[in-house]
Amino acid sequence: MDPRTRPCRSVLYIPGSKERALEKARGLAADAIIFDLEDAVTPEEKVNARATLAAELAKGGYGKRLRIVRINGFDTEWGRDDAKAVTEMDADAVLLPKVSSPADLAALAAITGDLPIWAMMETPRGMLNAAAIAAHPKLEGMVMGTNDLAKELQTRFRADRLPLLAGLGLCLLAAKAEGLVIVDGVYNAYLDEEGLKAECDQGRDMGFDGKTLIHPAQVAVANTAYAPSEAEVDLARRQIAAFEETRASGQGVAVVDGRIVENLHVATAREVLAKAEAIEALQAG
Ligand SMILES: CC(C)(COP(=O)(O)OP(=O)(O)OC[C@H]1O[C@@H](n2cnc3c(N)ncnc32)[C@H](O)[C@@H]1OP(=O)(O)O)[C@@H](O)C(=O)NCCC(=O)NCCSC(=O)C[C@H](O)C(=O)O
Ligand SMILES: [Mg+2]
Repeated sequence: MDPRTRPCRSVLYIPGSKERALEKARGLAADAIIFDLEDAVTPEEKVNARATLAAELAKGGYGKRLRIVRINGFDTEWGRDDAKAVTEMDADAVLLPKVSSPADLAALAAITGDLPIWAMMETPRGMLNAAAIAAHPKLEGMVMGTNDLAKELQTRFRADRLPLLAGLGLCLLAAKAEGLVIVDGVYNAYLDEEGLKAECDQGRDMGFDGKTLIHPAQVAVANTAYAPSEAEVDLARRQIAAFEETRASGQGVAVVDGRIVENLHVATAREVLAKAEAIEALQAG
């Protein structure tokens, strides 16, 4: 599916060790799931989590949602065995944490072969190497790790995320240049609906495809914020109709609601409609 219109509005992390959460996710309206073997799993549970997750994925029931497994880094004792284990799982992609250079992805691809790779972008070096990382041939998506990034940058929390904007922007540019999906970082205060909505709106305005989430209560907010609104769909339809009419009369520029509509605006309008249709198809199961 075209990464520019593929629904990735809500990407929910689920600890790979928690059977109850793994079961619950089958009934949640998240567009994609990150089955986590890294930060959400304690060292004591790491090895068993691999088997638990493999068994749950084998049972199926996750529908058309994208199933991504986040492994531990290769600087840990679990990373390589996780990568091998994922190749035997019923997963759509593998997610590598703390990617700092394309060499990290090459090391993973040497184990996972043709399995699509996603990269956690969460280190200062990763931000600086974002363009080279995005160009790796196996890479399909980027996930912002804003907690790790804030830790490494020694920033303080700000609702406007000013200290993180340079890194977010670099990764967005890199992902869009290579036609990748890119999803924003998590909002930690998982019961603060207003704060989450504000951060989703900011991410959507910047061009992110969706938001990573940590709790089921966050799914509906992200789904609404990252879906084309009724007004956007209506405007897109009117722009396309007006432009086609204008072209038929030999003109190159239409006007809708007092604003010009050229062929590039029509391309955006078509993406809006394609995304709305893709969301409908995903929801229909
Ligand atoms: C945050 C939580 C620890 C809260 O857990 P809990 O108190 O158990 O929540 P609730 O009682 O409100 O749960 C209600 C029901 O929902 C299920 N549940 C909870 N979380 C999830 C989930 N993520 N996916 C699916 N289902 C979930 C519970 O099982 C309850 O079900 P039921 O019993 O049937 O009613 C917890 O939500 C949690 O652990 N969340 C995930 C945390 C996580 O994944 N962290 C790692 C990813 S974030 C990250 O790594 C950041 C990144 O790398 C960076 O650097 O920024
Ligand atoms: Mg992280």
